[in-house]
Amino acid sequence: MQSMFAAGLFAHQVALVTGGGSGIGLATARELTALGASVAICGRKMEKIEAGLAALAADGVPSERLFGGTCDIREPDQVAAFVGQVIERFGRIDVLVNNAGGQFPSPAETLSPRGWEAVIRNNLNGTFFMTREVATRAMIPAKRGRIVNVTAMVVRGFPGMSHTGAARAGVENLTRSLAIEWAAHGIRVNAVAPGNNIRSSGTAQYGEELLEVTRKATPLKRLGTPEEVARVIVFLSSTQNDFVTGAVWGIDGGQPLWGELWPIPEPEPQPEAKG
Ligand SMILES: CCCCCCCCC/C=C/C(=O)SCCNC(=O)CCNC(=O)[C@H](O)C(C)(C)COP(=O)(O)OP(=O)(O)OC[C@H]1O[C@@H](n2cnc3c(N)ncnc32)[C@H](O)[C@@H]1OP(=O)(O)O
Ligand SMILES: NC(=O)C1=CN([C@@H]2O[C@H](COP(=O)(O)OP(=O)(O)OC[C@H]3O[C@@H](n4cnc5c(N)ncnc54)[C@H](OP(=O)(O)O)[C@@H]3O)[C@@H](O)[C@H]2O)C=CC1
Repeated sequence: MQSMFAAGLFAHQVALVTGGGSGIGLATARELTALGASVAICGRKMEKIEAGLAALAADGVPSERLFGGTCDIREPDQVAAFVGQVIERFGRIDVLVNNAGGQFPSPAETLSPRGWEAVIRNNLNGTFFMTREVATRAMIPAKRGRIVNVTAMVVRGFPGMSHTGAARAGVENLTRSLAIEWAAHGIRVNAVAPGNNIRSSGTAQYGEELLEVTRKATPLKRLGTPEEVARVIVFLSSTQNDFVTGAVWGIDGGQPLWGELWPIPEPEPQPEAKG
C-alpha cells in the first residue's frame, strides 16, 4: 500500500518499539522501517521477536537496520541492558514507542493483590522504566527525542478491567507530566489510545464473540487495524509534528462517544430519592 508519509522521513533515525514482535508494535516497526528508520524491537518471548524480525526482513529491510532481543519491561535491569544494547548497536535513539502491555479481564471485587500488581507493573511501571532509561541515556544527552505511549480507550473507565484502566490513565498523566518536564530537553511526549476494537494478535485472545460486541458498539461499525493505529503513532513520532506534545490521540472509530461498551452485569435498579 502507498504510504501517507514522505519517503525517507525517518532516514538515519533510530526507533525502539517495545512489544514490536506482534500486532500494533510490529505494524509500527514496519511503517518506520519502510520510511528509512533503523528499528529495535523487544518483548518477553524470543519467538515473537524472531517472527517480527523475519517479517521486517521479508519487507526488504537490510539486517544492519534491525535489532531485536528479549526484555521484560517490568524489570529495570533488563530494561537497562536492552537500552544499552540498542545504543551500542545504533549509537542513538530518536523515537521510543512504548507499545508493550496487556492485562486480563476480571471483576474488581475478585482481583487478588498480585493480579492487580501484575497489570500495574506491566502497563504503568514498565512504561516508566523504559521511558526514563531511554530519556536519560539517549534523548536528554542528545537534546532531542519523541516518545509515544500506547494506552487504551479509558475515558469512560474500563469496567471489567479496572486494573488496566487505572494503569493506562496513569500513563496518560505521565505523558502530560513528562511533556512539560522534558520540553526543555527537546523531547516530545504523546500518547495514542486505541479503541478496544482493533483486530490484532492481542484481541484475538479475547475471542471473536467479544470482538463482535465491541464492533457493534463502534459507530463506524467495523474493527480497526494495527496499521491504522501505527499510522497515528508514526505521525506523532515524526519531526513534522514538533508542536504536538502532551497530547492523547484516540483512534477508535468513535467508540467512546456512543453506546454500551461490552456486557458486564447491569447495575441493579435503585429506588428514586425522596426529595
Ligand atoms: C470485560 C472485558 C472486556 C474485554 C474487551 C476486549 C477489548 C480488549 C482491548 C485490549 C486489548 C489488548 O490489550 S491486546 C493485548 C492482549 N494481551 C494480553 O492482554 C495478555 C497480557 N497478559 C499478560 O501478559 C499477563 O497475563 C500479565 C498481565 C502480565 C500477568 O502475567 P504475570 O506473569 O505477571 O502473572 P502471574 O505471575 O501469572 O500472575 C500474577 C497474578 O495475576 C493473576 N492473573 C494472571 N492472569 C490472570 C487471568 N487470566 N485471570 C485472572 N487472574 C490472572 C494471577 O492469578 C496472579 O495472582 P494470584 O493468583 O493472587 O497469585
Ligand atoms: N488491540 C487492541 O484493541 C488494543 C490494544 N491495546 C494495547 O496496545 C498494545 C499492543 O497490543 P496488540 O498489538 O493489540 O497486542 P499484542 O499482544 O500483539 O502486543 C503486545 C506486545 O507486548 C509485548 N509485551 C507484553 N508485556 C510485555 C512485557 N512485560 N515486556 C515486554 N514486552 C511485553 C508482547 O510480547 P511478549 O508476549 O513476547 O512479551 C506483545 O508483542 C498493548 O499495550 C495493548 O494492551 C490497547 C487497547 C486496545
